[in-house]
Amino acid sequence: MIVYLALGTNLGDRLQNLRQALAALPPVAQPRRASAVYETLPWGITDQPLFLNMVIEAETYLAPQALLGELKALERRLGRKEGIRYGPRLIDLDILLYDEAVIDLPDLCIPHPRMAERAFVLVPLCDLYPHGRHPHLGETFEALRARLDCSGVRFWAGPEAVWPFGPYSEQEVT
Ligand SMILES: Nc1ncnc2c1ncn2[C@@H]1O[C@H](COP(=O)(O)OP(=O)(O)OP(=O)(O)O)[C@@H](O)[C@H]1O
Ligand SMILES: Nc1nc2c(c(=O)[nH]1)N=C(CO)CN2
Repeated sequence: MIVYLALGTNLGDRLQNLRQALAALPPVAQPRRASAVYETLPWGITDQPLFLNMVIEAETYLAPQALLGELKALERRLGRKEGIRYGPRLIDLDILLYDEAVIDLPDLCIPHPRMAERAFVLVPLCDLYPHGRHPHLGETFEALRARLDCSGVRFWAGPEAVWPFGPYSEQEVT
């Protein structure tokens, strides 16, 4: 299954956190392509450090709930501590899209419930999947992004800055 995952970090060495998360992902989901890395103004709780955000496309053989469990375990292994909602974090790994699935469970909603209102998600997602459609809203991600104020999202580095698998290529998965 093809999934889109959102990565976010605003504590410690942020680029290194992204790199380590990508490097640790393969047993859970094999990264295929990555967006650029963006520095973004904090959403929700605004009085916290700036985030780095990116989105990756990956292939997984895990079912959605198993994938969520593995991503949460990976966050803990990378050193994430329990914190407040929308607060600062070493690494956040969210499932945006899982193939064409629509899931509405107490602990797992796909598409991610807040993705359409978050420029820090839609800007990187549009690097990879601008013509994809939001399963509930039916609009393309490009159209949804065009409605948001994206002034708090700025390009920080290309995907090769955090890609731990050798030379980055859009087409070739190493
Ligand atoms: N699509 C999803 N991806 C990741 N977590 C999800 C998803 N849908 C529901 N959740 C639930 O959200 C819970 C809280 O996740 P997390 O700590 O990342 O929240 P948050 O980052 O503060 O807020 P947000 O989810 O709005 O980014 C997770 O434990 C998980 O059960
Ligand atoms: N810019 C930005 N803001 C956030 C982020 C994030 O990844 N980027 N994650 C949050 C956790 O829910 C809360 N706010």
